[in-house]
Amino acid sequence: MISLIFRVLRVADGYQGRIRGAAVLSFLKSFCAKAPFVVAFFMISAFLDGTVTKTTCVFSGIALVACIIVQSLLQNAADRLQSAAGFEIFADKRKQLGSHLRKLPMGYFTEGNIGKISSVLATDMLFIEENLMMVLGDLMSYLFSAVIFVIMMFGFNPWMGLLSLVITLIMYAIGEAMKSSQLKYSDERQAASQKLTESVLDFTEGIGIIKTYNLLGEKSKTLTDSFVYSCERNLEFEEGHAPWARAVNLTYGLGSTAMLALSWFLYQNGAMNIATFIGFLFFTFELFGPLKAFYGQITRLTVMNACLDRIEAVFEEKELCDNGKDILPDSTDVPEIEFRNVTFAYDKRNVLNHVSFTVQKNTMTALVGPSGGGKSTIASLLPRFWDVKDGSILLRGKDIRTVPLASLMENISMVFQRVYLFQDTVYNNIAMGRMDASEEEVYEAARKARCYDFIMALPEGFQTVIGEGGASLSGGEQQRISIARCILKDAPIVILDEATASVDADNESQIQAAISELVQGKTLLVIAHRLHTIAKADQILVIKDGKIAEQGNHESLIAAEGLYHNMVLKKATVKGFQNKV
Ligand SMILES: Nc1ncnc2c1ncn2[C@@H]1O[C@H](COP(=O)(O)OP(=O)(O)OP(=O)(O)O)[C@@H](O)[C@H]1O
Repeated sequence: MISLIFRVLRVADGYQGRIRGAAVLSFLKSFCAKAPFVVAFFMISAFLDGTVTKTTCVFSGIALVACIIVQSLLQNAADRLQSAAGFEIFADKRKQLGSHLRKLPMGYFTEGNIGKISSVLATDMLFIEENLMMVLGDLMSYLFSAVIFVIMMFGFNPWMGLLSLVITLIMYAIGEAMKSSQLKYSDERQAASQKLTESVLDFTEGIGIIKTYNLLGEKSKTLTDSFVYSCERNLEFEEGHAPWARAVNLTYGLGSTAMLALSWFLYQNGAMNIATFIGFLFFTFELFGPLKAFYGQITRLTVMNACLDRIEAVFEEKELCDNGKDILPDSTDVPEIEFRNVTFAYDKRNVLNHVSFTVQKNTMTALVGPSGGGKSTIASLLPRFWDVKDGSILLRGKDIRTVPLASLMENISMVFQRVYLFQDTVYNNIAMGRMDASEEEVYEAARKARCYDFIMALPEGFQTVIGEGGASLSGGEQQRISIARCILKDAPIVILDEATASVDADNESQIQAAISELVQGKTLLVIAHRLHTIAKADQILVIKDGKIAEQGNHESLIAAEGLYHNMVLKKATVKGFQNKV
């Protein structure tokens, strides 16, 4: 239990001073909160001894009022120290997480981790943020109160002190058992919450496909199952807590009774005077109250612990090393891009094996081959979505791991089949290609990408705010805006994943025209599906089973009558060939 408190305390690393200050104030406040009992005890003693005077009463009254005032001042000061600290701590944590996420390999975000990240940001962090300071403040106050009471009991009578210590230790043991059981349930509860977030994201993002394929019933069931699962874990969590809470309550009740019985016994045997006995009656039911309340907080503390596990798991994800200092030369005699004996695995299974090839500046290299061969993987290694397992990738003679990531990304533009536009104006969606671009440059990029006319036809032209993910535009329009962004960026290397989905003829020719503008004078690496793109490539790499099966230009590969020749002739293996050949 104490270790959990320390773990939660460590979260507040930069705010330790405040927390310590709040702890000291909580201690003093707890002390003041108990002071009226002591005053009452002395008053009763004086009354029974017949030594009560007017002065005693006045001083006792003043002492009581002073205790209440000081207690409320201390409470106020502690609250001021604590309040907002939870929010400030988590504002910092969110910033740290944001900066950490930025440094993770891009590939991390394609592995179904989006649900995990959303759940950590929206559920786990929020829970700790809202509970951290309150729970810590309460726990410290309860703990101090319990310690003060036990010490007071020793002050009354050693036997009373001993019994209160034994009961406190019994409650501590039950609390520890409760903690272990709750930890298990809280892990499952938070995992269920993550699963629920993933299901909701999956459902909302895929709603178009779900409706198209009439999967509403099936997917709704998956979603409902996640709700039910989460609800069951929550109930299990609450039910798991109940027996232990009853055990704490029982110990509290029996312990108080035992203390009462002992004090009566001591009084009867003359080991305790009447004043102490009556004074003690004031304490009896307050004695273990703070401990009971302390263990009442275990539920929240264990959930916080599970939340911390999950937050830390994201923080532990290995960042992409970005300490390279090499400066990329503008031009060299060496090839623009070189894959040198590259081996890569997503997990254990190698997806690329000893792949070597070079790409000359301002040429087009087409990656073709059967599905799952490794084309996209090759393309994603160049912008360091992942790092190679073995071998190296060179850009103008420099290993890309030795070049600052920002400078690498300045050199590469990517056009994917799946486009993402931000919920922002059309203008800003294009301008983010190069933030210092002038208005005219943004318009020019839009013209080149064949989107100027349709943008001007929008209700507010370039200032029209488009829906999340570009929802209010057609697929072809979204694609062209993303190409305009790349044209504005004007990076010397373009990675293009050629569309396989069929768009209408007009859109297709517009996209092709936009791409032709984009790739002019660029080094182009294209995952190609169209024969006319492939045929005009300077170099074709046929990728199969993670290796380069064939390499050459269209004519030489056709003449070789190998895999490429068969692919073209049989029109079967490369996606989209059927329609194009
Ligand atoms: N993020 C990932 N995690 C694990 N395995 C992956 C991941 N992405 C791809 N793979 C696996 O790596 C292999 C190569 O995939 P890749 O997408 O590079 O092939 P491809 O030739 O581009 O296929 P396609 O033409 O169908 O897009 C496949 O076996 C695929 O299942």
